Amino acid sequence: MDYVLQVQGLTKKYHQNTVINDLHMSVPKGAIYGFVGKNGAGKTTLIRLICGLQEPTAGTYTLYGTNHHESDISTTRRRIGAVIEGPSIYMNMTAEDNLKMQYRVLGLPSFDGIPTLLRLVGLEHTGKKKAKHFSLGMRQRLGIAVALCGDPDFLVLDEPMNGLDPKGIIEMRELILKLNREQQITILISSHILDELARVATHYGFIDNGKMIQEISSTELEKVFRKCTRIKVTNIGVLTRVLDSMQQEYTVVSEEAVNVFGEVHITPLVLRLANEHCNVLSIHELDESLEHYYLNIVGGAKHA
Ligand SMILES: Nc1ncnc2c1ncn2[C@@H]1O[C@H](COP(=O)(O)OP(=O)(O)OP(=O)(O)O)[C@@H](O)[C@H]1O
Repeated sequence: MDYVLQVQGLTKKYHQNTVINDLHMSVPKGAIYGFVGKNGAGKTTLIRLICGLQEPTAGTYTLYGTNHHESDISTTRRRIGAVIEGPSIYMNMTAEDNLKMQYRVLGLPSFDGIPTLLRLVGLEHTGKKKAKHFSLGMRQRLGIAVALCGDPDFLVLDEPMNGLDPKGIIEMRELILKLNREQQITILISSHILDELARVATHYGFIDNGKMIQEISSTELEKVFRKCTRIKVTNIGVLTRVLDSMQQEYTVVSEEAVNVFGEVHITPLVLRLANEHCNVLSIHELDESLEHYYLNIVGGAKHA
């Protein structure tokens, strides 16, 4: 698999405070990577590190195969567009003038690309309206347009849904999907609005206390989210043998419990277990959501 970003053992300390702690992370090319963590987990700090706004204390990362210690990392970084801690826009300017300003900053030879960019983010009809009169969603989308001026193929968005109303969230979601699917832009989104992230992400990285707790693709996650029944028994050996013979898919989760996937025919299962002197202690359906999943693994990490 090709990776846009690979982070190896990255650490960032502020004095004695370790904010990013030996973090590993891989963002596949073409992904919409949901970077999930609660407030203060270290998401923004990691984003600032990979965008070159801060230097790591230890560890490395590579962008498109270029290690951050190599001299041409700044050239490679031009392939990143980022919106960090709010959009970088001038409130007293129109959308078009904001983009012209960014074109000048980047030293681009002509403004020809601007109408296409405005259309892409749905701001083509804003005319002489200044950004200060835009809705928050429009400002966020203008911020993304500014980040897209250099034609990046990796877009980093720090909490892009924050504060948006439902309409703004839908427009942002559609824009993210469009950029990924139509423009082939790999996107890293940090967020704690998990049900919204679940609608777009193809991969997830769950971070807590500066550590990567787990990376998982949405396909793998869907398997976990499938209808799942937790069965607790007195003899796990008997249970797994019976489940095997019933061709039921399962994973063993402890010395006395398994998660069984798909439809479970409870009566024949319990009868067969009883025949082999295995008592059922409990049976319940697991109701998984991205939020539950995150809280579970974060809780698990704390107790590790
Ligand atoms: N320049 C700094 N100096 C000292 N501590 C900092 C600095 N920047 C961030 N921190 C601390 O690092 C920790 C992680 O902050 P960070 O902003 O990366 O978290 P986050 O996951 O993005 O959270 P949020 O969603 O609240 O922005 C916090 O405890 C924060 O106080």
